[in-house]
Amino acid sequence: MGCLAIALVSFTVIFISIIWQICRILFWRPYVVTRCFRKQGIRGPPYSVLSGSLHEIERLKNAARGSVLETSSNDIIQRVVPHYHRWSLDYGDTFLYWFGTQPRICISDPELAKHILSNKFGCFIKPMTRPLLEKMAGRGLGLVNGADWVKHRRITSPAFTSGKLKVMMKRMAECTLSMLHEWKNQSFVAHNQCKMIEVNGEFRKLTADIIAQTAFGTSYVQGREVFEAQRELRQCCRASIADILIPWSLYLPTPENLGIWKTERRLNKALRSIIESRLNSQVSRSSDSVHGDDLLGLMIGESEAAKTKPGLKLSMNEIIEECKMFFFAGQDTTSTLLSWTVFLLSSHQEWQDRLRQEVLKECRMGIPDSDMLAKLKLVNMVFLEVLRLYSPVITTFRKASKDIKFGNLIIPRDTCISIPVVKIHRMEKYWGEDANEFNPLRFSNGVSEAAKHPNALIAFGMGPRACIGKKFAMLEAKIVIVLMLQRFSFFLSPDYKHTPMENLTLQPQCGIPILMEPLLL
Ligand code: HEM
Repeated sequence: MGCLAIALVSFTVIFISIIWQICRILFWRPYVVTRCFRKQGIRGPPYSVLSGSLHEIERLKNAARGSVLETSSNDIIQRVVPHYHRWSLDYGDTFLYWFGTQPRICISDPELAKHILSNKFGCFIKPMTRPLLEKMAGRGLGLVNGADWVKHRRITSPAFTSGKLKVMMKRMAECTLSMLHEWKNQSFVAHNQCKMIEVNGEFRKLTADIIAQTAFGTSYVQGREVFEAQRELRQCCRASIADILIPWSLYLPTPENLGIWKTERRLNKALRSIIESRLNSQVSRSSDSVHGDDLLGLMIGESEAAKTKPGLKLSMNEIIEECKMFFFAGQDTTSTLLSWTVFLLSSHQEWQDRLRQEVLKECRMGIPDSDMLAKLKLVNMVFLEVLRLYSPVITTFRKASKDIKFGNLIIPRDTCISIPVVKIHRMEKYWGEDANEFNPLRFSNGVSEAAKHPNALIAFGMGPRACIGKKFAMLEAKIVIVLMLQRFSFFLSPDYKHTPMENLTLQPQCGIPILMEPLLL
């Protein structure tokens, strides 16, 4: 009898505490957070139980996806993030919305963004991401926090020093030349007429090849299994991004989940085999470490060193997660930057001509070295302008790790902060009336002088968690564009539809078909 009573009491306590947790998440917390922000004059779309603002986001995005913009228009906010557009009109530049039950405050002020991104005291951390996204992009450097982040950043940083980047330039150029050679052959097939190339797909393959070779010492063909598995998982991510997140739902054996698990196993197996083949081979090139001094070699070396120096350990699983992150981040963003650069240079022929003149003056028809690249002022300005108008990263997120007060703003603990990069980059308040125009000359006096706020350009983030691959990406993008300008004239195909959209990064929904004409210089 006594045991039964204890069991009954325990069951009741557990039951009540579960009910309380559910009520807290679904009703109490939204009420408290909404009230806290309302007191500060910050409003937003109403909270719907469980789904928050997700249905509204999905409705607005679906409507936007049916539209096609004028090719000459760089005013892409309404199509890419229509919910930010709608809610800024209704509630002002700072507003509160709900990603399911997670509160998100959208902050478009570069000064506040600077404080949040530059904070070094752990007040603003990387939020948990969707489990499916984590399966695809890996729980690596970009997602971990605290001591884990310090360890991962310390291990991976030496792979991107200036000396290492200089060595990588040759590889980058070789991969690019092989792609351009194929294009040229295709053009000859068409009797030297213009050939239509869908550049977004081509740049994806190219940047995949480059990151596979430079960071992992493998080729695109060997890394193909990784990229294909990541692409499949990415499609699942895209399909489910507006779904209500039900904890543990990814562990239910539904037909969809079984497919996801299978792809995840393929991805892990492919990465494990790349890592193991490096472990088994003594690297013959001139490097300090037996495992090589590229990114993969550094991670494996650290893991080996950990056998004698405990505490620094990077386990096999951690290496796999980090590989996923770099395979994804190293490929997706730079290919996006290149795609939009070619789009803008095709629709601004005068700029394409100016860049070609500069390239031919500084590099002639040769492969550019780092000194030559440093002299390409116009090329640099064009890339900055592309990063401003078509920033591959659309929004940056942080989470308040505790209740935080700064300036007039009080942010309750666990509130997610969304910094809409794509919006800050075209606010007239900072960029002037021509904010939506393609005008690389605004960067004539450098980045900090281009806008009314020195930190209004945040394409690579800011502060301790700024992009680790920034120099790598800029070097790669410059080499590709230089080699392209030397060999081809390019024009927008009449089939082009201007349809930028959010698909983790800023993607062209209908691709970017470009007419390539080989140059006979
Ligand atoms: C045009 C190309 C690129 C753009 C626009 C870009 C943009 C960004 C941005 C905005 C962040 C900061 C995100 C945040 O604050 O939450 C970031 C972080 C990161 N990027 Fe990039 N990125 C590019 C290329 C690359 C490349 C080529 C690599 C790898 C080779 C890379 C690897 C990473 C990693 C690992 C992080 C996380 C850093 C950390 O949290 O410490 N990115 N990137």
